[in-house]
Amino acid sequence: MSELRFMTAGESHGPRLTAILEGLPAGLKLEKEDIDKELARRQQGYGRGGRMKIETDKVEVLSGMRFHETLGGPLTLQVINKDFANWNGRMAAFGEPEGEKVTAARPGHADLTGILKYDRQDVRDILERSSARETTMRVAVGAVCKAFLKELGIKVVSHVVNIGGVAVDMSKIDMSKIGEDVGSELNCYDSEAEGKMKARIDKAKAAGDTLGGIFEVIVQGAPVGLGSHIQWDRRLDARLSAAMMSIQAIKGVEIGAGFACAVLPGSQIHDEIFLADGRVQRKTNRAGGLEGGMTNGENIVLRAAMKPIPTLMTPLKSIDIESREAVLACKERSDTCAVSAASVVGEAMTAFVVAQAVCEKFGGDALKDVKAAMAAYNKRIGKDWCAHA
Ligand SMILES: Cc1cc2nc3c(=O)[nH]c(=O)nc-3n(C[C@H](O)[C@H](O)[C@H](O)COP(=O)(O)O)c2cc1C
Ligand SMILES: C=C(O[C@@H]1CC(C(=O)O)=C[C@@H](OP(=O)(O)O)[C@H]1O)C(=O)O
Repeated sequence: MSELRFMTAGESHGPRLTAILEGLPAGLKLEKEDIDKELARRQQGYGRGGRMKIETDKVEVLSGMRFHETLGGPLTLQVINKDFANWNGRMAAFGEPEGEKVTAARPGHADLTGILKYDRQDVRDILERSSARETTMRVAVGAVCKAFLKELGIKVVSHVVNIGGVAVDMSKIDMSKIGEDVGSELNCYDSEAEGKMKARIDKAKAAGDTLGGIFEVIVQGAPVGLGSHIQWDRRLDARLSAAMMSIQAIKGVEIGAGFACAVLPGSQIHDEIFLADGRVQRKTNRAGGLEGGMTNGENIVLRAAMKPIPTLMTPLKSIDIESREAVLACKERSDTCAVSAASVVGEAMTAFVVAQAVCEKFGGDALKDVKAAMAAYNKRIGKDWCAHA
């Protein structure tokens, strides 16, 4: 089995967060900065709460590497939760019960269903693991996958396209700049829209309310034929959607034209195929780079919709799980809007799924072998027929 896989562990206010990534080829050069840079990107974003001022996420690599290179064994990645120190033992594995329990379940969070399912009496026992603090480790894993993909000429980038109904003007965006640091606080490449987004976030915050939005992830340079039409669970569109949907608060995923496909006729949706300069060309990419569950050589384009943050400072009506009385939901310190952070997580999850598909197709033991297998495959399909050969 050469499957690339990962798991994460850790509570939001526990001592550390951990990820184990297994199945990565040996011989991949990695620098700590490659990972820390991505962790820092996930922490920023206009509208984030006080927690991001406490944490400065930095990775520690505990296994799977020597002398800046992967060895082929499981990579163990860790990040310290600085906030753990502020919890005075209340999050310690062998501590004693202390302090108030959280009993007012928040609509939209995992609180109520979690305590019922796991037989807990304190919502904290659920929210600690359901918290999107966990996405720190997904981004660490994604950074490693991005470094691997970069070796193969594949790049994963993202940008925010809507916050709380304020949409970017796609005709104004220089798509070649996406992924470059343009100093945006919202990972947005339309500065006029960004100004309006910030104002909307300020307004929501002042009202004790929260906002969601939409981000887009783009994969450039993926070879033709990752994923497969052969079986449902090998379709790359399905796997990318599931990965995106697994991110906390993501409620919708589109590939290419997505939901617009349902209303437009085929003549306005399918991307016509041309031969120009001896290569396959498409003038449009409404398929979002995926046909029949396989990459077709065009950019992969995914969009994800994030719901508004469930913790409201002007709380919604709920019930107390102990007294079973009507109460207002609990108010934990919280983000007002975290769409830009989610976009970085979306990049990471996409990078992981694409890296997994690459290892399936080209092997996963040694980076040299992966490169050789990919080059041989690109030669076989012939550059006339391959947009990225
Ligand atoms: C980057 C990021 C930050 C988040 N920050 C918060 C937050 O501060 N407060 C909160 O209540 N939910 C936050 N969420 C959303 C919750 O984690 C999420 O809604 C919850 O786990 C329930 O899962 P579901 O929305 O997928 O059903 C955040 C999500 C992401 C991706
Ligand atoms: C900690 C992070 O996000 C957290 C996600 C989150 C939630 O409920 O999902 C709740 C908040 O946690 P806290 O109560 O500690 O402020 C966010 O800050 C992070 O992104 O690193």
